[in-house]
Amino acid sequence: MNTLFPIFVKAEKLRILIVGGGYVGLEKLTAVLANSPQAHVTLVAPEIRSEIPELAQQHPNVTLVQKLYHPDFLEGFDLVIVGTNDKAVNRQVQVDCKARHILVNVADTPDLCDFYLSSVVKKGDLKIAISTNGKSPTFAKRFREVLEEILPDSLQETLDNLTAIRNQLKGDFVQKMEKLNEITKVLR
Ligand SMILES: C[C@@]1(CC(=O)O)c2cc3[nH]c(cc4nc(cc5[nH]c(cc(n2)[C@H]1CCC(=O)O)[C@@](C)(CC(=O)O)[C@@H]5CCC(=O)O)C(CC(=O)O)=C4CCC(=O)O)c(CCC(=O)O)c3CC(=O)O
Ligand SMILES: NC(=O)C1=CN([C@@H]2O[C@H](COP(=O)(O)OP(=O)(O)OC[C@H]3O[C@@H](n4cnc5c(N)ncnc54)[C@H](O)[C@@H]3O)[C@@H](O)[C@H]2O)C=CC1
Repeated sequence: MNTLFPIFVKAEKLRILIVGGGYVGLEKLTAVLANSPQAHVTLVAPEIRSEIPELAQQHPNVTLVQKLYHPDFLEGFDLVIVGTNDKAVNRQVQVDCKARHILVNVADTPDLCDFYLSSVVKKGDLKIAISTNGKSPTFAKRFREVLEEILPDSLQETLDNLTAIRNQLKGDFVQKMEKLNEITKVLR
């Protein structure tokens, strides 16, 4: 059974720490910034891949710290993603986060994750997050590509029109809901 509870996080309102500056660190930083370019992200690792400072340069809220992880780094962070090549370090970060009630993603160990990153389909304001419950990230990626292909660009116009109608509607909550359900019947 898939018991994951999906939410959409306003990442720019949180402080995010990424531990590890290799391929995985780069992938996760890219994923965060692609969705939330203004996110406050700190990345800590003794060795940082060259693509990471290049990406950080374009994002003023990204801070790079070229040091080994230490639990003191966790102070003030809401969310942590760890992907070093040292399993013991990854595990230690997870333990340290749990002790501080910080949500943690351990990239190489799904069982230790409080949350997963998802494949993300974007069409204007529409955003669809895909997870396979950790079964196959590659399937998630391929399914994202399928949805990106089939969703029309005109979707944004539909959303803009529905927003305009929504803002103009009079009446109480139930009346508005009924009207919006009626108008959108054609989408089924
Ligand atoms: C559990 C989870 C935890 C988490 O990372 O959050 C996790 C775990 C692991 N991934 C591994 C490998 C790969 N991950 C990818 C890609 C993505 N992985 C992502 C998410 C997740 N990966 C979470 C579950 C999501 C779900 O529920 O479906 C995506 C969706 C989002 C993102 O990372 O931003 C992003 C696609 C984005 C896109 O393009 O749309 C590729 C393919 C590629 O890069 O082309 C490969 C190589 C092929 C393969 O192994 O499948 C390994 C083995 C490591 C090893 O063998 O050493 C583990 C560990 C394990 O499974 O044990
Ligand atoms: N969830 C996912 O999407 C995926 C997870 N993985 C897993 O992630 C792990 C990392 O892989 P890569 O990034 O390719 O490794 P890498 O070798 O490219 O980079 C490792 C990074 O960890 C850093 N590091 C090592 N010890 C550290 C410490 N004590 N404190 C802070 N940083 C430290 C290094 O400086 C380096 O930046 C592997 O275990 C791999 O199995 C790999 C692919 C995808």
